[in-house]
Amino acid sequence: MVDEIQVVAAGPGVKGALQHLMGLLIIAAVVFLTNALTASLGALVRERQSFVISDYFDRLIHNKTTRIEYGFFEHPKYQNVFFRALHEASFRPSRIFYGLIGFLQNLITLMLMGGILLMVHWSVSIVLLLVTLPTAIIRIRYAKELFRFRRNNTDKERRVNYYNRLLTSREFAKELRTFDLSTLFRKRYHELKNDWRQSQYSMLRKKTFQEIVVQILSALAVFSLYGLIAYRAFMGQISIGDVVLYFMALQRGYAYLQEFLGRITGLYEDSLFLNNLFEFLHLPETEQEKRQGANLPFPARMKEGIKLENVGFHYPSNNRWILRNVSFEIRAGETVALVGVNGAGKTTLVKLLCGLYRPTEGSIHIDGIPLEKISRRGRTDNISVIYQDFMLYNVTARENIWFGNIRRNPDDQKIKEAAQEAGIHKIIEGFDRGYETTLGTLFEGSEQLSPGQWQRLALARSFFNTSAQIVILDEPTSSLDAFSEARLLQYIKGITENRTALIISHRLSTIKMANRIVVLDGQQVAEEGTYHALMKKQGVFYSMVQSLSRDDL
Ligand SMILES: Nc1ncnc2c1ncn2[C@@H]1O[C@H](COP(=O)(O)OP(=O)(O)OP(=O)(O)O)[C@@H](O)[C@H]1O
Repeated sequence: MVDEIQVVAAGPGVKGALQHLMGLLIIAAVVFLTNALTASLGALVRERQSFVISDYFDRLIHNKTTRIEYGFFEHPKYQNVFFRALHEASFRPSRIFYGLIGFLQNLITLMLMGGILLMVHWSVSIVLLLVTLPTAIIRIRYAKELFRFRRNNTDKERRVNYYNRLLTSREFAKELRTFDLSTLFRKRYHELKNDWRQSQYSMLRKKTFQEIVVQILSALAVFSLYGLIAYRAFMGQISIGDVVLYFMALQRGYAYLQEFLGRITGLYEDSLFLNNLFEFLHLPETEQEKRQGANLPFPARMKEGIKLENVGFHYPSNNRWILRNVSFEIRAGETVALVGVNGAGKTTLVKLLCGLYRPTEGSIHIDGIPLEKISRRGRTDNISVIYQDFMLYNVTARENIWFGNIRRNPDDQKIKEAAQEAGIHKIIEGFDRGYETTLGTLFEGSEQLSPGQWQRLALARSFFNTSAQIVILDEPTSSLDAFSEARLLQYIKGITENRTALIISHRLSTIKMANRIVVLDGQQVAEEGTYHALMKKQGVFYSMVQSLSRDDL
């Protein structure tokens, strides 16, 4: 173009040169304008789409987390899958979206630029490709290596995160101070992090070194070309305008091509890491049970009860049998107490009864129907459970109880009745905002309860689910004082009268309330019978009772 300007400036009437100059000016203006427009439009779309993308992936993840089998949450391998998926979902999808917009912008610019470069000389494009491709190859190899490394070291990465949580979360803050653990945890956090980082850093160092070598070679190639162009100009083979054109084409072309290949390698890396998200999204869902036949209704009025036959179970994370050949019945309308030493498998049995896990061998039937054939809705409506590690929801007191059966009205009078029966009504009424008080310590204006009060609230939640035919209470009175327990036992007796109940407890007063006691020992049912029969038998249960001077087994 410089040559054309020179010619035009040299005198009027040089019409051809002027036209050529105008043509070039128009091309330059189109390049400039296209670039500017795509950039601004891209930013606008980007902003709007970022909400859509994040909402979409939030929905996918929430759908999945609520549908996958419960066992995944207790298996380290799947926690790795979950961790990787959550990490990637937080930014990869939007980055791919933005990357694609950038890619299109670059592609348009590059096509126009390519046209100009070809007008200059085809060899320029070849040279540019030769000097930029090796860097792209190095980056792709690095992305693959990083992907493999992150996958193989997710457990380490989670451990680093775990120590970070120990140092920063409210739930650990009390013990951290009481046992003065902060220095130890900080040390472990830094050691683990440094170890993990070191490996990542050495990969990055290798990649950087390779890039430097390639960049030096590329610079040598580009500057040799500059030298050649300068030489040809010096020899008079090309004009000054050609020199400027070549220089500019090389310089701009190099920058654009590098950016373009950077986009491609970025997109490659993002799509590679997005596999982690898809791996999670492809985990089997509990809903699939439905298609496999888990669609029978729960018996409208249970007649026979629950029957366990030769139930054996080991957690999917290892092959250690927790239960083996466990057989017993809980007849309809009966209250059975399940007892056993710590680790005997009582809570595990509850998880099986709730359908959170399936027995590894043997079967559980309800009125002759295999438990796994009963629909999820049927199970949740008819089996009310208070787990040993029940949840403390940081929502209002009313909602905390209502969660026991959200198909009922949240303003139901039964909420207060359930609270009264569980002995928590007066405490709730004592708060300024009564049942509308948010509980816990997370949000402003909340009221915190004591562990025993939380337990009563959890019981109220279970009592609210009055339509449930089966009540399972895992250590329902463990945090209660003797006075509260005595009162509560009366009520539990009342609610279990017309229902089928399984109560797990280490407290003799609670156990005595049951019609029958089943003793778990050595993975099996060691004995079963009424309290008096078992005491008379002087077996395992008798020894457990005898070894105690207090109420607790
Ligand atoms: N998610 C899990 N993965 C692997 N093993 C587990 C898991 N949960 C429990 N266990 C193991 O199963 C065994 C039985 O545990 P469980 O919680 O059923 O005992 P428990 O009888 O309820 O004990 P406690 O009286 O202390 O409540 C224990 O040895 C425990 O280590």
